[in-house]
This record gives sequence, C-alpha cells and structure tokens, in this order.
Amino acid sequence: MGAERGGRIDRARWPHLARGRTVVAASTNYIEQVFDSAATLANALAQSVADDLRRGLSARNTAVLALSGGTTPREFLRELSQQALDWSRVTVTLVDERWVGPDDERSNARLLRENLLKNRATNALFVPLYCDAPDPETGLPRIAARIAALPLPFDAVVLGLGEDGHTASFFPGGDHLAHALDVHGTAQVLSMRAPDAGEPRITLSMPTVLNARAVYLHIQGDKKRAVLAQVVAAQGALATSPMRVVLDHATSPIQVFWCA
Ligand SMILES: O=C(O)[C@H](O)[C@@H](O)[C@H](O)[C@H](O)COP(=O)(O)O
Repeated sequence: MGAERGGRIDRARWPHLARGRTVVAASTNYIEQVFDSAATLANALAQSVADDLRRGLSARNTAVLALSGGTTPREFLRELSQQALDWSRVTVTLVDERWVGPDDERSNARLLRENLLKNRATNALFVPLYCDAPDPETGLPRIAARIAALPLPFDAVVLGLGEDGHTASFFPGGDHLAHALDVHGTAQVLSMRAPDAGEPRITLSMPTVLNARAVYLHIQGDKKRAVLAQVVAAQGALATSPMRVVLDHATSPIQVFWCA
C-alpha cells in the first residue's frame, strides 16, 4: 500500500492536515491521524468537518453532511454543534439508520437531535432516513426521494467501523449487501437486513458515500484499530469486509481519525 511514515508526509499533498497531529500512516487510499484522547480527536474532527462545510458554503452557498450513528460519535457531535458557521444553509442526514422510531434509544436521529442539532447547529436542516412506514422496504421510496433531492455530493461523510468490518449498514451477510457495495450501482439508498444488524436498516450506498468531497473514518479504542489494521492488510475474515471495499474504491483518501 506504499505507506508513508510521519516524518515524510508531504503536507502539500494533504491540504486538510492540521499541524500538531501525529500522522502514523498514509497511502493512496487512506491517511491516519492519531490523537491522545477522545476529546482532542472530537475537537479536531469537528474542526475538520466544519472546514469542509465552510468550503461548501462559500463555493456553493449550501453544504450537505452525512453522519454515522452508534456509540462512538457523541462527543464529536457535541463539538461539531459548537462550530461557528451558517448552519441554516447546512443539510444534515445520516449515513445509516436503524428502523426504529425517532425517540427510541437506538435511533441515530435521536443521537443527532440530542448531540448535534443544538447550540450553534440548531438551525441546520435535518433529513431523516426514517419515516412512519412499517418497515424500511416500504419506506424506501420516500427516503430515496429525500436523498435524491439533496444537493449531492456530500461535502463530508463520517463513517464508523464495526468489529466485523462493517461500516454504514454494509453488514456482512446483509440481504442487499452486493447491491449496496456496487460502485457502479445507481441506488443512492437501500434497505438492509442482516443477522448482526439488530433492527432492519436504511443505508446510503457505497457510491453515494464515496462520491463525497471528504470521507472520514472515526474510530476509538485498540480493538477498532486492530480491526482496521486487518482490513488494511487484507487479512483473515476482514480481507473482503465491507470496509475493505470502501478502501479499495476510495476516490479520495479516507481520513482516519483514531485515539486509543
Ligand atoms: O448506526 C450504526 O450502527 C452505524 O452507523 C454503524 O455503521 C456504526 O458506525 C458502527 O457500527 C460503529 O458503531 P459504534 O460506534 O457503536 O462502535
């Protein structure tokens, strides 16, 4: 993969890279930065995503962002909500959503509502990946119409990583996994059911994610870092994992933000 090591990073090639962070590896399809705490990571990631949004606002007068749910992003979302920019011109949606009501503990919409859509970001427009249909298959046309109406590509997409190598709701064994991962596919959003997914899901498709102007991977803890190392080395069960497909087809380097 031709990794560069910290001292030899060509900063001109990586314009988003702020000073003072440790770059542990970079290659043509990812660049990894390591932070000494979850708080410094959350702050740096929020600043970086906010800069992407500001660039979008000044170039196109509008900006659009897709965020992941799960347990990792809470602190980052709170930091992002404090970023000074014209949030009234920003549209926020999710990378994926569990098919549960917006007040359910497992709802990613709820996570965003409680942690991002407040403070300075109160006026951001949130586009949910959930509707009152009984299941994601039935709700899909409505959700797809919402995504089709967005001014894509996304200015930034933030992904998470599961220990099974899933990202977004690209779960191994998912009923629409091949379709979702098809880089030439035309679907922007799909339903997904998988044995390890818990609830049925809605997910952005791989090309919708990878067309973003900036794609981040936010991971915390040694276990996730070990998972990513296996994905990068294409080893064992993770050699063909969904995250590996993301790395293989990244059109601009995935920006990995990691802390122990
Ligand atoms: O809603 C979700 O489940 C996600 O968006 C999912 O892709 C998540 O990012 C990973 O599963 C990591 O989740 P954790 O941060 O909880 O480990």
